[in-house]
Amino acid sequence: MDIFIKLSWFFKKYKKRYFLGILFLILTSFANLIPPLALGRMAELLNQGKISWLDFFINVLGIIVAALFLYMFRLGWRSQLWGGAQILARDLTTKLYWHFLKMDRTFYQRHRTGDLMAHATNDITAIQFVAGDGVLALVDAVFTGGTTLIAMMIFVDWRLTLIAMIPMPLLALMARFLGTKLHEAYRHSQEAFSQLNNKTQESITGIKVLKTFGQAQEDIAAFDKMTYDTIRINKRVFKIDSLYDPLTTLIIGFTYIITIIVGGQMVQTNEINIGQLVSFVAYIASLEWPMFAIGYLFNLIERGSASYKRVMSLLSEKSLIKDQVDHTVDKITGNLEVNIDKFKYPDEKNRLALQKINFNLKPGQTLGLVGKVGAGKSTIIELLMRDFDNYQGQIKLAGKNIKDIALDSYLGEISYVPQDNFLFSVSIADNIRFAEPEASLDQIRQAAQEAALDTDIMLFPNKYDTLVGENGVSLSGGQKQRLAIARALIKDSQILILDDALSAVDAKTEKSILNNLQKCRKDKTTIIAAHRLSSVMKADLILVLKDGQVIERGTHDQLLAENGWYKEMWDRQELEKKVGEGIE
Ligand SMILES: Nc1ncnc2c1ncn2[C@@H]1O[C@H](COP(=O)(O)OP(=O)(O)OP(=O)(O)O)[C@@H](O)[C@H]1O
Repeated sequence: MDIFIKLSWFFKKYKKRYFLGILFLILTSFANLIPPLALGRMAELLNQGKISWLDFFINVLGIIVAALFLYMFRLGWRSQLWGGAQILARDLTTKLYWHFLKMDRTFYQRHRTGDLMAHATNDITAIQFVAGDGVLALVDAVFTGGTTLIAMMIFVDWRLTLIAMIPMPLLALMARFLGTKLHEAYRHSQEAFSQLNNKTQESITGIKVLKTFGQAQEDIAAFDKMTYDTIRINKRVFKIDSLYDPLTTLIIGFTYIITIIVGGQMVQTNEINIGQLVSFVAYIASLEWPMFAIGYLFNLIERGSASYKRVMSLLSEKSLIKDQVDHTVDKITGNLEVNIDKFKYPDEKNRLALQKINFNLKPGQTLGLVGKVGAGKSTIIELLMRDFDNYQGQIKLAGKNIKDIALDSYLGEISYVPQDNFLFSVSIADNIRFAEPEASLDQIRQAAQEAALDTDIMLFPNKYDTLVGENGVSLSGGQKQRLAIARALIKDSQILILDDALSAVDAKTEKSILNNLQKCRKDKTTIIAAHRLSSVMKADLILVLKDGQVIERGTHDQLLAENGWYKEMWDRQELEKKVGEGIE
């Protein structure tokens, strides 16, 4: 029951809504007492042969008025309680979403995306149920159950009530037992279904690979097995579900049998009249749900508590990145000074990912980061993006330690094009204007021209309105990269970071993009991490990295003169280019 206490902050916040909801539920319980009473009265009058038209109308009117009130009260509690539950789900989902946005990279290494999605959906649904059906079941079990029992004792007979009620707790036990089993089975069925979905998606996406590797038959067999398993698991859901109705009928049936035997005898001995027996039978039907609600309530509480614990434990995780929200600034322009003495990834014990990385970039300057795979290029970018704060040293923008600037203000100064760019399933124009929703088509086109993509887009059937992704065109790797660059350029930030973002474009296009960058980012800072040295040859400073350390530094000409790794790599890449051109 302590889940209700844990949720008390919410019930207090929406106390008017919950007060009205519970009031409507209580009124529903009272209104529910009227029809059986009226029925009993009529039956008794009929039995005595004394019924008049007036009696008839009064009782029928009573039933109709009760039905009208029941209609209003039920509408009332449903909209108040279920509406409240929806608000709770919305509040918790929003909280979780903002929390996810604030969390650092290690959080996403600790939790798998699928699990986080499950917390944001299944767990929140379970908590939502407590705030809706849970309150309903609690009030109905206690209040409706209580008033009906009291009415049976007062209007009929307390001894008959006690005896007839003997099988009723079985309803609560059944609801509890089958509810748990059904929930388990349903969870398995959901898992099986999502696995089947994943498998279908994987097979369709990888159909060419499957066929070329001659794995089509094996895949069909695996798919068949998965479908069979899903059906088997679903059958279990239906089996458990189909036990509910027969068992309820059986338990209620016992109650009726006891009522007929004991109640019938009481009628014969004139302890109660026939009308009271009719009312009693009608009240038994009204008790079915409150008894059931007791078991249902325990299941809701159990699931809700576990889910609440999981969601709260996620929400209580603190980001390693301390956000100085009160230090927001509008524009930050100035030098980017990086002095990283040491950095190791939080889950690494000894291995240093970076050591002694120092550089100073004035607005308008470009930095090139090169080096073998795993040399540390992306790691420097991660620190610049404040993915991690646990390094020794300082990174300053315009003389201010970036840890002392509000994260939103700081990241607002950066445009970032990652290695594996992400495109949304919307039009090309909307993908480009992502960071600047108000951007005009002219601005969008200009950004696309700077990214050397405009000519490609104008060849698409719907030009800038062409949809990207599953429902639209499939862009080539190079087009995707250029689209991501255009999206970054439209933001015109103080710092532009390209992390191996030119790898899929040809040499000619790369040259044209770099020339455009030089023009459009005259007074801004640009950082380019790349494997192809031609991407950084015009940079004001190039750092050659190896095992997280700078092994060579300087301009393109200085590095060529140094005759080290850079020169060796440059010669090799130039040779490859010439061979490539020769083949073409
Ligand atoms: N989250 C992480 N946790 C632990 N180690 C990591 C993490 N990310 C990267 N590393 C390690 O840090 C080192 C530097 O990786 P980084 O991604 O910076 O290299 P890179 O120069 O960008 O390589 P590439 O050219 O392949 O992108 C690698 O040894 C890598 O395995």
